[in-house]
Amino acid sequence: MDNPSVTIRRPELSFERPHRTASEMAKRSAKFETKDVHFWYGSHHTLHGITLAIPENCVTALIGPSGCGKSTYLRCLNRMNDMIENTRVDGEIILDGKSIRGSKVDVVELRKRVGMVFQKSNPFPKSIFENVAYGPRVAGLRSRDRLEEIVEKSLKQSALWDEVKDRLNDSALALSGGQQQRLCIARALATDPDVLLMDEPASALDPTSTSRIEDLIFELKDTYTIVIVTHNMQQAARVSDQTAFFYEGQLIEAGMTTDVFTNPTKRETEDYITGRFG
Ligand SMILES: Nc1ncnc2c1ncn2[C@@H]1O[C@H](COP(=O)(O)OP(=O)(O)OP(=O)(O)O)[C@@H](O)[C@H]1O
Repeated sequence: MDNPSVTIRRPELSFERPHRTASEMAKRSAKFETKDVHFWYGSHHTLHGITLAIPENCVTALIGPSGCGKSTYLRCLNRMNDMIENTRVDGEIILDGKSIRGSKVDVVELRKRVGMVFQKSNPFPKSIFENVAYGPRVAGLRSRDRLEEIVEKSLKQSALWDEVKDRLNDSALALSGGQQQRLCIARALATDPDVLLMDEPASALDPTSTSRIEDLIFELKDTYTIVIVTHNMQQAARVSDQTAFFYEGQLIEAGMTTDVFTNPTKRETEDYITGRFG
């Protein structure tokens, strides 16, 4: 990994949006705990014993080179990998003290509690209103008044309300890329989750839209526990309180973002965050 010709530059921690302090972090209980989690796609052993606690009302960033298993791990947290054939998971995945594995767990309910936002915004070809109302409707909510309340609240939480309040019946597909991504966040919030999983939510967006998403993440963490996969080291340093560095399916190091970026304990982490590889 040593390559003297590479410029070594450590991402600067930005305190524009303050990180949680060590004592604040210590007070938070673990929303998720994974213990010795392994994952296989067919015979491909992709995750090798991931043990990690994800503190409540904090942002945890998963970083690491392409293919190291970040998205696979993220999808373990709401069992989205169940939808992929010929896969197997082993180990403990605990949400609020209870295992989410096992055939008795209601996976639909789990995914309501643990919402997900993807890299590419994926609004339905429906109106803005119907996109946000979709989850509560599927869950059986019929009251128009209640649906309107939920749509307004979710769009306000995702900082989109002011831009769309006069055109809720317009197609969601007419929104800009950044607006579509905030709409997808509103859609995830409409089912009243506890946790928001975000898989590279800003990687397809321009810098202004990215900054809005980062502001939003900062605001939402007081209400939700957020886990974000990002390739962007600066973004991880800016938005997260805890950082977990994955490499070749292993969790190399996890800790407070301020520590991981300024004083990593493992050589691989130091090499990755300073751009020596990845
Ligand atoms: N549906 C799938 N079927 C088979 N193998 C898969 C599948 N999804 C991912 N993999 C493999 O699992 C490994 C981990 O992939 P994963 O997407 O979790 O990594 P990642 O760190 O999120 O990568 P990236 O940053 O490029 O998105 C890779 O080798 C990948 O090719």
